[in-house]
Amino acid sequence: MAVSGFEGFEKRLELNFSHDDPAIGIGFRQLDFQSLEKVLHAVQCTVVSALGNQYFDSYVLSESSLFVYPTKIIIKTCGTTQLLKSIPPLLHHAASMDLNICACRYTRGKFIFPEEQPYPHTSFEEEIVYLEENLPENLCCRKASVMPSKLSSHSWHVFSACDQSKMVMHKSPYDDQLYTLEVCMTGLDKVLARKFFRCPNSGKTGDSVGKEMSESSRVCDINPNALICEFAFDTCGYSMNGIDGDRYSTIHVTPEDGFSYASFECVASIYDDIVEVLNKAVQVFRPATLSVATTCTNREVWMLVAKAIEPLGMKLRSCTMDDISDVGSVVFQVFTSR
Ligand SMILES: C[S@+](CC[C@H](N)C(=O)[O-])C[C@H]1O[C@@H](n2cnc3c(N)ncnc32)[C@H](O)[C@@H]1O
Repeated sequence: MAVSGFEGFEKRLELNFSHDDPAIGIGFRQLDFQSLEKVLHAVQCTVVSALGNQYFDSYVLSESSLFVYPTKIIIKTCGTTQLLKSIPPLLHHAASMDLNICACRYTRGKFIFPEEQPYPHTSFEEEIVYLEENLPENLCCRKASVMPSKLSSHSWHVFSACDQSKMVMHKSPYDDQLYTLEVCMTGLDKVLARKFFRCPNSGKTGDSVGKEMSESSRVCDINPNALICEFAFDTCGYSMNGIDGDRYSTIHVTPEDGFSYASFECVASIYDDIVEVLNKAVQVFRPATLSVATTCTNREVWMLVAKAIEPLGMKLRSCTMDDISDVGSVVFQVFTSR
C-alpha cells in the first residue's frame, strides 16, 4: 500500500479485437493461464479467484478485475498498479491468435493520491503519451479528454482510439442496446463500511469470508440472477465479479476510514431496470459523494441515473457529456448527499 493510503480509484482498459473469420470460436479465451499471469505480473497484480461461463471468463485480482471475452479484454486495476503496461503483452498475444485490435478505451477517475502513482500513471499526459506510443497506427481515430465536475475531487479521464473501418464492420445492433455504468463512491457510510472488515484470526479463507460479506452487505441482492465470485482481503477490503449470461458486473471496496472508496460497474441493456439495480448498489454503501460515467450510444439512458440516485437523498451537482469515436457518448454525473 502507498504511504498515504490505498488508492481505490481504478484505471480501466478495454481492448476490442476483430478476426478475419467470423466463426472465431473462443478467441482470446484460448490464452493459457500462465500467459495471463505474466500479463498481470507486468501490471503488478495477481489472480485471487476466477469464474467463467459459455460467454466469457472473469478473474478477481489482488487489485480489481479482469474479463476475457473471445474478442474483448476488460482489465480494471486500482492501487499503484501499472495497468497500461498490459498493452504490449496483450497485443503480442492477440497477434499470435490472428486477432487485430480495432478499439481501445482507457478511463479513470481522479486519483486520491496522485503523487503515489508510478510510471506511466504519473499524470494523464504521461498516460496518453504511453498509449500513443504503444497502440498500432491503424487505431488512427484518437481522442483524449478530461471531463470536469463542480467538485475539484472528481473528474473523468477518457482516452479512446479506434480503427473506424473495422468498428463499423464488427458492430451489431445488439451492441447498440448495451451501455456501461462506472460508479465511483467516496465517503462510505461508516457502519456499512465495517461490513467489509474481517474478524481477526477466524481461520477462514478469503473466498468464504467474501461470500459472508456478499450476503451481510446485500451485494448478492443487487442482481439475484448473477453468479458471484468474491474475495475478502486481510484485514479489510472486498472484491466481487458477477456474471449473468454475456454480461458482467463488478464491485470493489476499500473500507478504511479517511480514504474509503467503493466502485460498482455493470453492463446493462436498454431493456433492463437499471434504476432498481443502481439504487440497490448505492444503498450498500450510502456514500457522501458518487460519480457515474455512462458510456452509451443511446443518450437517454443517462437520465435514469438520477432517477435511481436522487431518492437516496443525493443531489445531482454536475453533468458533463462528451462524444467518443467507437461507442458514442460518455455522460459523467456527480452527486453528493444533500
Ligand atoms: C483490492 S481491494 C478493492 C479495490 C478497489 N479498487 C477499491 O479500492 O475499492 C482494496 C482493499 O483491499 C485491501 N487490501 C488488503 N490486502 C490487500 C492486497 N494484498 N492487495 C490489495 N488490496 C488489499 C486494501 O487496503 C483496500 O481496502
